[in-house]
Amino acid sequence: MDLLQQFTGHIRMLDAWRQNEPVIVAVSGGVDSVVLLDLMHGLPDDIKPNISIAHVNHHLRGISDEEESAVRTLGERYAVPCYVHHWKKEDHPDSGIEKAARDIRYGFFKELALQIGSRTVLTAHHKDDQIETILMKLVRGSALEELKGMSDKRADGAVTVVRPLLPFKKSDLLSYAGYRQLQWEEDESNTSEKYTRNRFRQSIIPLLKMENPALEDHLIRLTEDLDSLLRISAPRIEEYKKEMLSFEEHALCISIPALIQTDEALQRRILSSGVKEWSKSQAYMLGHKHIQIIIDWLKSSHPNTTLDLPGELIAERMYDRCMIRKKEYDSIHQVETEVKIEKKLAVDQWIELDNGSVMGLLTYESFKARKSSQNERHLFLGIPPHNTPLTIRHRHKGDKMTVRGMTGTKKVKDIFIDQKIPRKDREQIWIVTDSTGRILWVPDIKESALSLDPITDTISYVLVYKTTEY
Ligand SMILES: Nc1ncnc2c1ncn2[C@@H]1O[C@H](COP(=O)(O)OP(=O)(O)OP(=O)(O)O)[C@@H](O)[C@H]1O
Repeated sequence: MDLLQQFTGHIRMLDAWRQNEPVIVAVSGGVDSVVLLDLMHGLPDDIKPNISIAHVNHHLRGISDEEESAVRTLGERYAVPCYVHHWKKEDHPDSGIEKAARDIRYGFFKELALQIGSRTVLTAHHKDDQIETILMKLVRGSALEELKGMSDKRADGAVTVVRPLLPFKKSDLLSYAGYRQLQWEEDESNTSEKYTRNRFRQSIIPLLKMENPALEDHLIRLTEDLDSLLRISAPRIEEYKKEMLSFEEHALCISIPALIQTDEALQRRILSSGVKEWSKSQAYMLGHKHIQIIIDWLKSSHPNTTLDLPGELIAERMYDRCMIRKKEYDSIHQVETEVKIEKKLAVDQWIELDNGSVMGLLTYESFKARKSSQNERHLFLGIPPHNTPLTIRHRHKGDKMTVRGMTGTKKVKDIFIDQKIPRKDREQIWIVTDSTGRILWVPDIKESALSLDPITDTISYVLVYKTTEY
């Protein structure tokens, strides 16, 4: 089967545009994009879009102008509009030129797409690019989630970048170009061993392929399998994250007992996914090595210690919680944090809190049938069962409660202030609410007006808070 036929089949499968829809082909002037343009031109009418060429003259190499005029000639040959953007020399940065050039390219493609009413930009990345990308990431030590190749489609706002040549090898593109007698510009930087990608392309991959010519398919399958596994585990990791982590503007809070009770492998996945989510917009990323260092530290260190991390980050341990934050934000002491660790408590259930303390919700009958110990506190309730499960959590901003013996509501924060509870300890205090969110109890501090008196009232349930500290 010839390349055009295979390409046509692949385009039908991709289903990325409709007949005559405006589509942009990014043409650098090199063989890959010249072949892509020719294949697009050769598509059967029913799936042929309305093609426009986009080219960026980077003014980076001696032949930049020749490339531009070759691309313009292609526009004339295929009778399609050709849009060229000039990235003037004076706008080039002193360093990071490759990334800057890429940003300029994709910025222009997007702008042009919006201007001509297109939602699709095609680039000529192919199978060899894919293999190089995967191997380079593997060698560089990328995170698991990044250890995948490029996808066929990548949405970027209203525009989607489509890579229709990904299933095809460079050697097939070259044969096609020869057979079709296409003209292209040779980029001399493609052969320089100065660039990592070129070293992989010219030396490393050919050596690996001598060991096993099926290297490419194996690598692609490996990343596909990895991607499937990650997708399967993602919902479970999200559940754990909700239970163990909370995201603040300036800090990531970790519930230590909950985290270190899980399997080691899970701890790493939960924490690295949490760090990634938290630092999304702030580039606070921590690599595999530091995730492991944090976990080891959480398991072994004393309750109130800190750990310096790269990127001006610090991990601060406060009893059963840890905060990872920028050093400049002394969040535990100065910023109002909202730790959203929540535990649910149903009737006849006991749950562990922190530092060996537990809480249980018992029916009055089973409460009376057991022997209470000295280190317990009790709250007597008449709550109907539909107000359970109860929630046990730390303070949220704006929490208010109706305090027993008082009229109206009072802010929990003010209660803490009245009781002279140090700010750093306030976030450790447990609060119990019913299922409608009404605060029933702040053990050792305040009982709500919803609690009852066992001497005068009819009791249905008893909350028991048991701690080693009494
Ligand atoms: N100067 C250019 N003008 C228009 N399109 C270009 C230009 N340079 C690259 N492209 C498009 O991008 C594709 C990939 O090019 P290349 O491999 O040089 O870029 P890369 O930097 O490795 O990849 P990426 O752009 O995805 O980061 C080309 O096949 C072509 O479709």
